[in-house]
Amino acid sequence: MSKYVLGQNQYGKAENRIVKIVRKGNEGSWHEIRDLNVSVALRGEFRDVHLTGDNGNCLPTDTTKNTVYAFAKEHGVTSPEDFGTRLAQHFTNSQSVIHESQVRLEEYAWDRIPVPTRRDQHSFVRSGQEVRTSQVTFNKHTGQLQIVSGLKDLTVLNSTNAEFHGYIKDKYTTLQEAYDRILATKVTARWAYSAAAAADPDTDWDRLYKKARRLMLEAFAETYSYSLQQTLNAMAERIMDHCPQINEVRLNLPNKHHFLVDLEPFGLKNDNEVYFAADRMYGLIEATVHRDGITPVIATSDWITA
Ligand SMILES: O=c1[nH]c(=O)c2[nH]c(=O)[nH]c2[nH]1
Repeated sequence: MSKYVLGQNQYGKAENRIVKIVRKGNEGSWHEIRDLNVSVALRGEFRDVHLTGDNGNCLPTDTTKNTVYAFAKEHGVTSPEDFGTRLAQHFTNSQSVIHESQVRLEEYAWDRIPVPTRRDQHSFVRSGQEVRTSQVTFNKHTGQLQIVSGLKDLTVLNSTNAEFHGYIKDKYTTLQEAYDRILATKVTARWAYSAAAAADPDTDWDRLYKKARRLMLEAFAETYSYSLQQTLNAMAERIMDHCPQINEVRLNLPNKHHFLVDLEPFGLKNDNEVYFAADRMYGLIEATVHRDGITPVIATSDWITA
């Protein structure tokens, strides 16, 4: 008897970078591009692999990597959610010892470079700063397919319509109350889809991604803010108000502080015009907002930094 117990374990190939080109149109001269970073984690009967050196139950991580690339050719990449679902179901359904698979995907977006001198389109410029994310988990015993999608690294700023005052003041409080401040943050957002949406082959993942992103940005812009906490709640609620497929939203919002610069030494009045943008330290505001009656599934322990 060992003194120790093997606890939660999973393995797979992480960060498989894959670029899929689809050729369409006149002799395939119109190209479409999907640029992904795909990580696979397998869960199941891997006790002996860890404890005895018997690899009989071990599907090599190299194979999981090959599967990702082969599936891109065989099945195409229509969306991170569809691609992740296909992979997660393949690993669990094809090997008896694999009970659950999790596929994490990041997608990097590309815009077309408009080229006036030719009609074909195969030139792109990396667009936006944000990364689209998705995590697909499939368990063959429960039949549960869980899809949590979102984005990270989306930096936004309101140059007014933000205040912060009325907070607790103790002997260590030096913060001045603000009645007109810059509110800026770099959004990490995750939203969990309902089981019905995840199971529906007609769910349009690209459309839902664009919609949730737009709703979140509109709520950020339209909310007169008395705290980043209040803005966070408004952003999450806005998504669920308009997306019945989404049951839960978790936001991690670093408060990217902008401090008014003291221009008095130069005989100048700073009328909320000149700020110092601090990159560290930062307030970190994090919350899950979910529909009443559902059990939240998005991990709260992930340490997400600015
Ligand atoms: O929106 C804010 N929330 C806080 O909790 C906080 N704390 C702080 O110092 N500044 C801010 N701003």
